[in-house]
Amino acid sequence: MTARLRVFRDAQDLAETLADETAALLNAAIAARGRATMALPGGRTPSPFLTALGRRTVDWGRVTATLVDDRWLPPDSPESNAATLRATLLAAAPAIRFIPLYTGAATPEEGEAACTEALRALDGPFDLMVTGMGEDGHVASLFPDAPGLAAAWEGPAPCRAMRSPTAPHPRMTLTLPRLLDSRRIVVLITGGAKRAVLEQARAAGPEDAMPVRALLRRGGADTMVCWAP
Ligand SMILES: O=C(O)[C@H](O)[C@@H](O)[C@H](O)[C@H](O)COP(=O)(O)O
Repeated sequence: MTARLRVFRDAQDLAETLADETAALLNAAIAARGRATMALPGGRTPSPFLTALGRRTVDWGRVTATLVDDRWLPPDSPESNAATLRATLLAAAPAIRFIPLYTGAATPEEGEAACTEALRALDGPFDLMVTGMGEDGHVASLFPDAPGLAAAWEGPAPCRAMRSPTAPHPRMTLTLPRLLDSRRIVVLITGGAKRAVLEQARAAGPEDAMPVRALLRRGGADTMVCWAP
């Protein structure tokens, strides 16, 4: 595992520290390149981090953000990851240019072309990519049991529709190459169960059986797992 593991006192310590570090990273990217880009996680774990980040001082009008994945639901659905982002970070920093993955098409398969086009606003490496992890080792919507996993394992498309028999809702996910094309990669997890999954993922085994392995093994030098009890 090239990725480093960082252990925090509790979920709030993780959220606040990661928010401080992310604000510094975004400000440095803006100073160096005039803009900053990031891909943010869905699920429940990231909300404290997203809320804390919204309290930091960043020239948000120079930041473009998207999600690493989203359920294929209208943005006002409470189970939409875009809805969570709008209720946390975007509520505090509305100047961020947000690129949603949901396009309004009836299915994610029908939305792939429009989503790919929308993601051109984020061409080039993300300055930051943060993902959660499921207890099956999935990241974004790269589910080990998804029939379409192989199609999302290779590019060049930046996004792919994804359906899993065990995950709620059809989804759109960033593909593995798009997730890996990031200056900093953070896997954000909490709790004992996910720590045990991480230890399993750090062991030998095929990447597609636990997709987090691909980030741990192929992420760049600035790849980390941030964990709190
Ligand atoms: O839309 C989702 O839920 C994401 O696809 C998923 O990858 C999530 O990040 C992990 O399953 C962790 O979810 P929790 O943070 O809610 O445990």
